Amino acid sequence: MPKNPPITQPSKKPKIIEGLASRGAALDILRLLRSGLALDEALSVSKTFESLEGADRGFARALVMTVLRRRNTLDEIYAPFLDRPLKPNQHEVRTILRLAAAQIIFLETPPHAAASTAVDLARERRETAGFAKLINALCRRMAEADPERIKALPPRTDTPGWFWRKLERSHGAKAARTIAQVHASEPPLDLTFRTSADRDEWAEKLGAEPVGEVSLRQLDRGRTENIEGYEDGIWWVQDLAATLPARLAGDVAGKRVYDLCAAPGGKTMQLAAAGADVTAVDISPSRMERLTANLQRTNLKATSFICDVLDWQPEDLADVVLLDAPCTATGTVRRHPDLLWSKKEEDAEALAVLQDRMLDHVTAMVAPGGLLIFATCSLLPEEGEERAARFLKTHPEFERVPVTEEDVAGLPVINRDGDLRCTPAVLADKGGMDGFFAARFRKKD
Ligand SMILES: C[S@@+](CC[C@H](N)C(=O)[O-])C[C@H]1O[C@@H](n2cnc3c(N)ncnc32)[C@H](O)[C@@H]1O
Repeated sequence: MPKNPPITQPSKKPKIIEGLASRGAALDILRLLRSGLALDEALSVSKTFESLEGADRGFARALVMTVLRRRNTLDEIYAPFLDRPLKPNQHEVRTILRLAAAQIIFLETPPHAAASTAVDLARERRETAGFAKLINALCRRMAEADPERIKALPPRTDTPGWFWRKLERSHGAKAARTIAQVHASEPPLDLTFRTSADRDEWAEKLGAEPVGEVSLRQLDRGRTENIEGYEDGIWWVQDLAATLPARLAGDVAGKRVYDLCAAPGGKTMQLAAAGADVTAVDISPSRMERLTANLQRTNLKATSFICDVLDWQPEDLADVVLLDAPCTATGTVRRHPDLLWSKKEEDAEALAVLQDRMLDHVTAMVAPGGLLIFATCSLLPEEGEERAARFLKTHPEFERVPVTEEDVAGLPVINRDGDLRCTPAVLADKGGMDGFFAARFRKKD
């Protein structure tokens, strides 16, 4: 092997010291995820991440997201250069190598900066200090790796086997490949407006692209709070797919609507903006705080209860009950790539039991002739298609009301049964959309 000059830089320039803070924060967040926290929780409790500002903060976040989205690909980058595989418990060394590979291959960081900060991170920690030399050597090899070899890896590389098989079986091989490709990139930001007229007026102002009936798609994100119209509550952040279940309620002006599992309130705001008399129920006090803040900011009204849906017994019957049930959230992997590695196949089975119980419980709340909308942000049929089929079998007092093209602004998101089925493969060339399932049932008179 030809001798290469070392690519670490001996001098500690301020830029690299600053850079070390963002890499240290990324390492900290990835450790918190390993301890069982969800991504949003880890980002909010990490003190090292909190202490970062501006570009450093953005870089730390980009590092974490790249490691989560491209985990197996990153392992493929350095693993061939190891004499023997790392031991399963060598988590910190593995994470430092993944961070370095993410920078060298995907984030266009100069290899010497990726290598020197990886070595410094390793030296700072007792459990990794002895690996500093190895890390340095591997970074040098990675910088010389053939990018074509990485490009040739199949799209399913970064999808866990069980999830890949589910995607292929339920959405087809082509869609599964597209979903995996969409999961690998940063998604756009979607903003929801009260009406399509508002949306059209703001499209030009924000230089954003209209999608669906009332949404704008922003590619250049920055901080959400800095986007014009935020303070005035003109719009709220909501993925295009997440806007569709509430639209299945039709014209809700003056109608009584129960929004169950409502927090942080995306659908509550849509329903309230459409003139419904909304009652929002959710079990989580902290998420309900966010719902209240969202309603205040947008100057919209709803009655709210912090309560387990399974214990909630309202006196009045509703014209519409929307149940946005707890689920694996596998439809939101674009924004929460930690779910790829934290969710397990068996999680859906336990959640399906809860979804059935919730569906059974809320049937009593629907007025004769009223609608029940069941939704989950899942890509798994156990939490969608199969729940709808079971519901219709066990509740002959309800009938399916098929979703129409008009309900979904012409988007190709209606399945063979007439239910809503969104996947990230829809609008893939524009960043896709979240995975969502929704079925609409009417209680017979
Ligand atoms: C998919 S999220 C809801 C998103 C929300 N509908 C929106 O559009 O912003 C599911 C929600 O279910 C709530 N939840 C979970 N179990 C619950 C239960 N037993 N009773 C009430 N809410 C529950 C969670 O706190 C979470 O906020």
